[in-house]
Amino acid sequence: MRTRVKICGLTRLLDVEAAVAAGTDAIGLVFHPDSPRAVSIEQARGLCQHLPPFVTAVGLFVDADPEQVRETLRQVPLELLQFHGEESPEYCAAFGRRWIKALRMRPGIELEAARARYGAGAGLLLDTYRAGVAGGTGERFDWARIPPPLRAEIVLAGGLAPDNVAAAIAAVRPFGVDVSGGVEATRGVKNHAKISAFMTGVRDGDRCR
Ligand SMILES: O=C(O)c1ccccc1N[C@@H]1O[C@H](COP(=O)(O)O)[C@@H](O)[C@H]1O
Repeated sequence: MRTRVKICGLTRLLDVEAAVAAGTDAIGLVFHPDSPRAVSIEQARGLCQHLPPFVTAVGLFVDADPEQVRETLRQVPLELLQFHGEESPEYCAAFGRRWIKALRMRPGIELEAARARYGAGAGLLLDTYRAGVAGGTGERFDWARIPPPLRAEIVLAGGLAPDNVAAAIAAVRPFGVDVSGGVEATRGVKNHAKISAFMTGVRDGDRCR
């Protein structure tokens, strides 16, 4: 199986085009107002407008007012929702859209229990925990903390970059990987050479699967 890729935090059409050209499976649009990568509904609609078939548009929310999520869904053709805060399974399921739950790897987190709790979703994404920051830290966590039975189904995130994604895939063998800061020039602006290098790293990692 090949590792699926999501490139997150896109704010510019030329970056979406570069990510698609490099072979990403999904693009992530951040609707969390505190993020330096946040996009407006209008911006997001423009970014999704010319997405080719089979590239998934993912909307990322952090403990958003449900009406904000509903209004976004009315105006932007998002196919998958990524909930990156403390949302309950009931909240995540309330929008009639497929969703994944992001879990930040705080000390003592019980991943098997979380997997059962969020079992109605399409999957779990694991990200680095840093107090006071909702995500997109650019920092990795200790992949050995992921219980082996869960590895094949999770999306691995947190500090992935062109120079470590092959090792991450070889070590964890996840369903997918998600990157934001590791392919940026500055916050919210992607570096196209880094996107290509990241995809090369994914292919290198896949040779070890
Ligand atoms: O990207 C953000 O600004 C962001 C804000 C709030 C929650 C999540 C956010 N991004 C997600 O964080 C992970 C890891 O990002 P990074 O590669 O370490 O920069 C990823 O899932 C992003 O989608």
